Amino acid sequence: RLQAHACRVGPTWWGPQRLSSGGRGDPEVMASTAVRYLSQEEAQAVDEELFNEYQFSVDQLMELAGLSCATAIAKAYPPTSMSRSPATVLVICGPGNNGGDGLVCARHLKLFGYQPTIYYPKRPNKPLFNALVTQCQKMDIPFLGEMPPEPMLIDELYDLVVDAIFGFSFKGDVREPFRTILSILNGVTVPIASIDIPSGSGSKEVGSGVLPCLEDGMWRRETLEGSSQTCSSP
Ligand SMILES: NC(=O)C1=CN([C@@H]2O[C@H](COP(=O)(O)OP(=O)(O)OC[C@H]3O[C@@H](n4cnc5c(N)ncnc54)[C@H](O)[C@@H]3O)[C@@H](O)[C@H]2O)[C@@H](O)CC1
Ligand SMILES: [K+]
Repeated sequence: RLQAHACRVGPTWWGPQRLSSGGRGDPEVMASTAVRYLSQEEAQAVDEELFNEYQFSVDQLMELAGLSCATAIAKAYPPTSMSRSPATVLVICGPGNNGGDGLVCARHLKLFGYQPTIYYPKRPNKPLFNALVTQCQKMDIPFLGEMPPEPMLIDELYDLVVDAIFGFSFKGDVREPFRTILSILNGVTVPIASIDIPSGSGSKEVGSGVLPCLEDGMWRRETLEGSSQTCSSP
């Protein structure tokens, strides 16, 4: 059953729609194809194993996840290849651990020479997340008070967007404020680097404005109008 949900397209956390439309990414990094996606159940099982059997702590894994994502971004979109200097990155963080990965990623992006800005609309009041926010603030990474309302504004201000909104625990129809956020992101033309998976992946709700998602082994880009376009197939 698990195998039925896996597929053999593209790298783990880059939507193929973005591979063809971004244009500025390193083709070697962007085009590696021998990677198999994990299903939601498989990803959660790896999670359990790392925590229970291998005794990793969540902050250990989150630090590695965020650092890995920043490293991959630096390979695919080196700061010197971007139009601005320093290259500007909008990191949008969700309410769970995927958002925590985004905060860590922002911190490392800053160390790698980017100029990250964070939008973090729903913050869990937990020591781990409070500490990650403090660390970003201490590194003078600004937090936006509200989401840029138009995709065009994001295109004008940022070279890249990091989607750290939802990971493998997303389920059901997208609730606000993330529904609006995802619909705005659907209209941007700068590259979007999704941490773990494109947020909203697997949502069956047509018209929710989710990012390109994997469904039945095919990548689809759902639109607010309810149409869906196949981006690539395995
Ligand atoms: N598995 C691991 O070992 C690790 C996982 N990490 C990250 O953690 C992620 C999973 O984290 P979580 O389990 O916290 O979950 P997520 O970060 O995927 O999201 C959970 C949050 O999203 C909200 N949510 C779910 N569905 C929603 C909907 N339809 N509309 C609006 N809000 C919704 C939930 O209320 C919850 O606050 C992974 O994808 C990965 O990015 C990393 O932090 C490090 C290590
Ligand atoms: K994501």
